[in-house]
Amino acid sequence: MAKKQFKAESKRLLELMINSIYTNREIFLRELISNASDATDKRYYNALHEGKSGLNRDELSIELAVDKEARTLTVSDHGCGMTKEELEQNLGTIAKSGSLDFKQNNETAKEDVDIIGQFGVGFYAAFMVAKHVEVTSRSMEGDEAWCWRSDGADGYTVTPAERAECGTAIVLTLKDNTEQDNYDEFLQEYRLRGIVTKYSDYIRYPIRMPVEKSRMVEGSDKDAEGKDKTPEYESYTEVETLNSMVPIWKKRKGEVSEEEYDRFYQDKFYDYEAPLKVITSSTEGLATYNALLFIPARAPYNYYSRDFEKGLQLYSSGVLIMDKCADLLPDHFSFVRGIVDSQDLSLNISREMLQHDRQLKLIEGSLEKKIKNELESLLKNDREKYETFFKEFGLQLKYGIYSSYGGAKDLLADLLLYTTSAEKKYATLKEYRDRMKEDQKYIYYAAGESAAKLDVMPQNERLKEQGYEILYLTDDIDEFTLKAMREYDGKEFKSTSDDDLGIDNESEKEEIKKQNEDNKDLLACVKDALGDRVSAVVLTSRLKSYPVCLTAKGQISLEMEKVLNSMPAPEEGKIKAERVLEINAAHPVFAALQKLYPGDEEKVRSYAEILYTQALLIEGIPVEDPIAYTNAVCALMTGE
Ligand SMILES: Nc1ncnc2c1ncn2[C@@H]1O[C@H](COP(=O)(O)OP(=O)(O)OP(=O)(O)O)[C@@H](O)[C@H]1O
Repeated sequence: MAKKQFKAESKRLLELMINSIYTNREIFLRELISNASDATDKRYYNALHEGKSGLNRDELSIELAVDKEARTLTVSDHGCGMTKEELEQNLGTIAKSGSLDFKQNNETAKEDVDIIGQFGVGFYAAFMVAKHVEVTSRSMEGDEAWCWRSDGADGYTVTPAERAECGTAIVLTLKDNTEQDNYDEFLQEYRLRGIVTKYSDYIRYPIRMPVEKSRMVEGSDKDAEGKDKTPEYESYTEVETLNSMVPIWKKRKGEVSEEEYDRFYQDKFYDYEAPLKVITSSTEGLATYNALLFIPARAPYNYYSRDFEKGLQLYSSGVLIMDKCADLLPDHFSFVRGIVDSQDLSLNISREMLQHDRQLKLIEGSLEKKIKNELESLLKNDREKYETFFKEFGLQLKYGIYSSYGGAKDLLADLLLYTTSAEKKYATLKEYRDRMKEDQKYIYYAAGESAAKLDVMPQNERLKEQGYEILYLTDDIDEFTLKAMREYDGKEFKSTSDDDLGIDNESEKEEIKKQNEDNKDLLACVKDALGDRVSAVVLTSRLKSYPVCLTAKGQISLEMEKVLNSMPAPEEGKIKAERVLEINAAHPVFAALQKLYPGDEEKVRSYAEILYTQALLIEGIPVEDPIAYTNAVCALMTGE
């Protein structure tokens, strides 16, 4: 059976395309300027190729002109222009890209030119704002000029025209204003300037526009006698270049001063402080891109809130595609700001398509490695600066490990810092590991409100005295992060509140087991007094000078209980750690309890309350019944 061609309703197709590809109509100007830049590149390349000299890039400007009365906006260039056939092929066929053909036919053109177009659809964006489009063009190949005219969906005409030199002028007659849409905005100088600097600032040819200015009429500030008077002003027109042309990220690092980078960052990302670190990266191969990244000196006020939007600016050959491309940055490095410019991406690509873009994934992977290496070298070579960084953004790194269930551990573990019991300053896990005692089985940690509080926590006392170092976890996320990591370099993390810290020898273990056994009834009496506030009461050897401490059995520690319960949840959804009251078997307080039992159970019960409350106070957990506690202490003091 003969194969039939699909039929397309070109009018509908054009409408569909215009309305689905672009979400923002101001980008029509970006498209036309990119086309003008491509055409100029082609002309320049051709001249080079044919050995013609005398073509100066700076003279090949792209010009914008506005006629407010006629409501037209003209974009013209001195590029390669189009023949009659090319006008028909390129502008008469949707998705036909002369630029892509050019790129494919001129593989060597890569270094000299930076062709942007490839999909053959950008031009039609003009119809988002124009009711009528006229393209007058003269090709560099001949001396005839032609004019292509169209009102959009209904087709086009091509007729002979006049033009003195090669190039193209596109005249857009803007759509009529409606109640919802005001197209006159595209006749305003400040608006056009804004669009050019937003999207086309780094087009390599000057984009010029006549700009209305005002100046004082010479001598008008003095009267005939030479005395000051109110001056008169006159308006005049001056042609200005709107774009800055050379993207700073395309310059080599040595060519740009630190101040230039800082100024660029502060202007572009509205930060009043210079960045903590500038990262430049350019890669060729699977993912070809230039990147200029910055680590801010301070976390933005909304950084740790839902409002914060991560992302890098994404450019394709110097033309802005997206202001905040989230897919370029993994969450754990969401604090990084900056720019990525890749030739391999298309301008017309939508946000949805970008998410699945393989190229983008490759760039993200490569940037992730680069950022990690830069942070590592900062840690190694400028510790002070790194610590400043960590104070601002360390939480995000920890969160990265936690939220990936440990998946990001290899990438991030060596970037973490913790204060420890040994020196009251930051240590990396590797530094801790290197300092571990020879027979040390675990990496010890204690979680609490502050290093000062952890330093006097009963359960840390004996470990510290025996020369074991303890990581002090003071951020809510810390314990969750370590649990997600489970171990570092073959050593498991162990909470200092854990049952078995691995420091007791066999005879010590036996001894405490025996003491628990011998005092079973007394401990049961204390447990009974405390009811289900604790799940067990035991004698311990972990304490030295303190009489009691509270620990937790199972996966949820007391600190985790605090953190989890600080989040909004219904009362019945509150999480409870399995609390264990540990009593120091060698403390005189325990000897006092032993004297009371058996015989004075009433007093044992009252002491149990006091000891439990003391343990809560030490842990920083709110006391459940302060009045009862005060009464019990008073009774104790008065010997009642
Ligand atoms: N100012 C111009 N001078 C010369 N040729 C032009 C000009 N504008 C457009 N063209 C030709 O028309 C073709 C189609 O343009 P269009 O903007 O629709 O797509 P494109 O630029 O090729 O690709 P993209 O959709 O990726 O922007 C271009 O490839 C180019 O050959």
